[in-house]
Amino acid sequence: MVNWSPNPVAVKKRSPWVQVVGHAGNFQMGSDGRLLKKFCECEQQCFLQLMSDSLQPFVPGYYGVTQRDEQDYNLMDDLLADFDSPCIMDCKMGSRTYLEEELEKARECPQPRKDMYEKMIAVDPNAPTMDERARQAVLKTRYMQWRETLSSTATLGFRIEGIKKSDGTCNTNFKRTKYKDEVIQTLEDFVDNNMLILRSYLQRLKELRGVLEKSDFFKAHEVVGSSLLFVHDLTGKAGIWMIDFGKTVPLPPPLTLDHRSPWVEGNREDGYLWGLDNFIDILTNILPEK
Ligand SMILES: Nc1ncnc2c1ncn2[C@@H]1O[C@H](COP(=O)(O)OP(=O)(O)OP(=O)(O)O)[C@@H](O)[C@H]1O
Ligand SMILES: O=P(O)(O)O[C@@H]1[C@H](O)[C@H](O)[C@@H](OP(=O)(O)O)[C@H](OP(=O)(O)O)[C@H]1O
Repeated sequence: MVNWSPNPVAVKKRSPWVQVVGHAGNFQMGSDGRLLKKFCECEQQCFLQLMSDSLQPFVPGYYGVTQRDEQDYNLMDDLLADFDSPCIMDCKMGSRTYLEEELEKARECPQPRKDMYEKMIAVDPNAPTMDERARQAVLKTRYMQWRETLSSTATLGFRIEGIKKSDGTCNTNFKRTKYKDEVIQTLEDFVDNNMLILRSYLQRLKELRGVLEKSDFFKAHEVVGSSLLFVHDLTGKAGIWMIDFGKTVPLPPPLTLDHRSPWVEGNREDGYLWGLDNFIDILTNILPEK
């Protein structure tokens, strides 16, 4: 006997998860629209607190720790799961991309890195100092600071890390995307000049800013190296979520941050909201008034 339905429900084909930037091998696809990210205790602690913070709608749902092939993973929502052939952009937020504790460690026990020297000269052979050239190595904090000033991190408080379009093209070559007009051009290309999508993103960023300004979690954490993941598809659906809490650390009470004041070593300020303000201003200026 053949069963048929007069109103067949279209089975939605889920697009496979894709990683835009970040450490290779950190993720595994889970089932039911979930994602496994290699366990990091710092990130686990953040997720646990975020699930009962006002920021919860702006982060992937978190489902605890799971094991696969003897490796522990944090289990979270795949933010792409409800999109159809999504376009994805990863923007690293904040004016500083290394923790104050990394700076202290580098001073106490300097460990120059050859891999970072190689990455540096691949972008600019003239960037290393004489000393770095002699060692063929650079300190991680020095590399990170160099990346900050080369890109828009130091001047705008955020930088574009990578973009994957729905046609499958992926671009992670934004190390030198520094000036406002370069950022604008990249954003317009990301949305294929669709101003309705940009307007949705602007609305979501404003909502996020409002929630961040009130969040207990945000006040009490130094948020470094965290990204905003922008996702939209051809249906016009668009969303933005905070991801990557591997370097989001609690502050010693009663210290809190306003996330806008300039960083001076010791004050732990990360420039997150300063960057978000700049992002919102940029979008506001390119969108025609309604
Ligand atoms: N919850 C999620 N849903 C969908 N995609 C995600 C999610 N989390 C991360 N990704 C994808 O993986 C990429 C890397 O994520 P993330 O920054 O968390 O990894 P990482 O290895 O910690 O990165 P980093 O090298 O900056 O430390 C993102 O750019 C995004 O493409
Ligand atoms: O983007 P690039 O130029 O490749 O540089 C990497 C990037 O800054 C990552 O955020 C950082 O990881 P963390 O944020 O986790 O520190 C990584 O450090 P690592 O090599 O020590 O992992 C850098 O190599």
